[in-house]
Amino acid sequence: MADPRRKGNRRPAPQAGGRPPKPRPAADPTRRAAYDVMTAVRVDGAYTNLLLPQVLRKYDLEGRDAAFTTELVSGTIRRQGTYDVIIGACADRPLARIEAKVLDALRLGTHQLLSMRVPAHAAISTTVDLVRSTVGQGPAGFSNAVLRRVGEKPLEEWVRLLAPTKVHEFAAFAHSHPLWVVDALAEALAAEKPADVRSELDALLAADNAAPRVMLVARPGLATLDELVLAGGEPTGRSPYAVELGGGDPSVIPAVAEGRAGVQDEGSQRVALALAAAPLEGRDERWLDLCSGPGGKTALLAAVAAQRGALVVANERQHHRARLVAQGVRAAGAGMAGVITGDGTQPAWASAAFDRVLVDAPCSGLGALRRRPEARWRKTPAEVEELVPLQTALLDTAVDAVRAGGVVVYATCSPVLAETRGVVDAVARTRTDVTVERTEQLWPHRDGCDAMYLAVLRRG
Ligand SMILES: C[S@@+](CC[C@H](N)C(=O)[O-])C[C@H]1O[C@@H](n2cnc3c(N)ncnc32)[C@H](O)[C@@H]1O
Repeated sequence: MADPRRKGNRRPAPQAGGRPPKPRPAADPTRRAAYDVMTAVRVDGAYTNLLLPQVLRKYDLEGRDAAFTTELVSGTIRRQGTYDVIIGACADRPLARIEAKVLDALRLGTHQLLSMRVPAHAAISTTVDLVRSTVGQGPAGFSNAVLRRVGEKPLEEWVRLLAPTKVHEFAAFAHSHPLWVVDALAEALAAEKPADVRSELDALLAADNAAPRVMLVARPGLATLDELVLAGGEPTGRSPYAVELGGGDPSVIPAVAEGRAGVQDEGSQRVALALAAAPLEGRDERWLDLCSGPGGKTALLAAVAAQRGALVVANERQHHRARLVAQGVRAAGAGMAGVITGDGTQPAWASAAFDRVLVDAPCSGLGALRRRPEARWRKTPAEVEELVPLQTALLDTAVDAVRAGGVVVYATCSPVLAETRGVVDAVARTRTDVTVERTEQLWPHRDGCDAMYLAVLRRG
């Protein structure tokens, strides 16, 4: 297996009777793969997580090499806000005048120098080779000069030197988040009145920059925790069905391949279980998952429902996502009534037809930034605002769909107040038939899962 820290260059052998051809080093495949992903993310709006497996296959990267490329590209994209300021301080021209392709390579080099344990000479020479082979000799010399300066100080010293003094601006630079995202997350944290908002904010933003651990769910009645432990997992103790996988490909675990278990963040497990666990008097047979695609929560709900003699109807607006739900719940067939493709605000069911309803609303996803490296740079405050009327309408429909005494859980993978308590308060204010029984905000830095929000409402 190749050592990812090697330079990866092979010089052509001298030819008999002549001078050796001028070496034109090929870029090391681990870096070249990372660079290809960076380019596609920037130019085509690609998603790192979706593209990476294809690119790893294309370059035949496995094991340590694949892990190196994954960390290189994901870490670089997450931290590019910080790196751009450092690169700007080390270059002889403003960032805007550095060719985009060269800047991508400089970001990759900076991540290796400041955040990965790659020796400086390897980080610099492989990046220079990459620029030389993809852009040209001149930019390669420029990149060499910039990276030598970047490598003169460790990350903490660069942060001390270059960070603004205002608290949120400091946090945005040091933890590489857009300022508006820092403001929104800080507001959500402050609403919980922690003893020290600043250190909580630091811990949250740092957690966003760490790669999430792989979490599995053993769907009750279909798989056991022991089965997943035998496959190398460790129970977390925070969700009764959650097992953390230290490494390896989860899809080769038989229970996962057969759909009896799945990859699912603990926060998502806790949302689904909050719906199932809410006490209920009277009939408890019909459950609705209003926004179900791609179906992770449906599968867990259906497994629980099967054990309790209830049936889940899954609704999803997008046809291809509804198909994913149908595929994902095959193993939990006994707990499923069916999958409907439709707009949840235009119900295809009678009013008060259900006993429990989950609204896992479309949201900004700002609680799952660690999973999607480029997401923080793509979202805008306007997108968040635009989602609120839809979220409110979906929760309103959900309350209509549940019978008197029934339970609705409203959830988002965002802690942003406008999407969470703003929506719940708005619906509770405009209706006389609903009470909010409890709310919970989970956090990556406290709970080790995505920043899921959930509210348990009861129809009067
Ligand atoms: C946060 S995701 C749900 C994730 C899902 N519960 C899971 O655990 O796999 C929100 C889903 O709502 C869907 N959606 C958006 N607008 C909708 C609408 N008006 N009615 C129903 N579903 C909608 C989106 O297509 C998306 O699949």
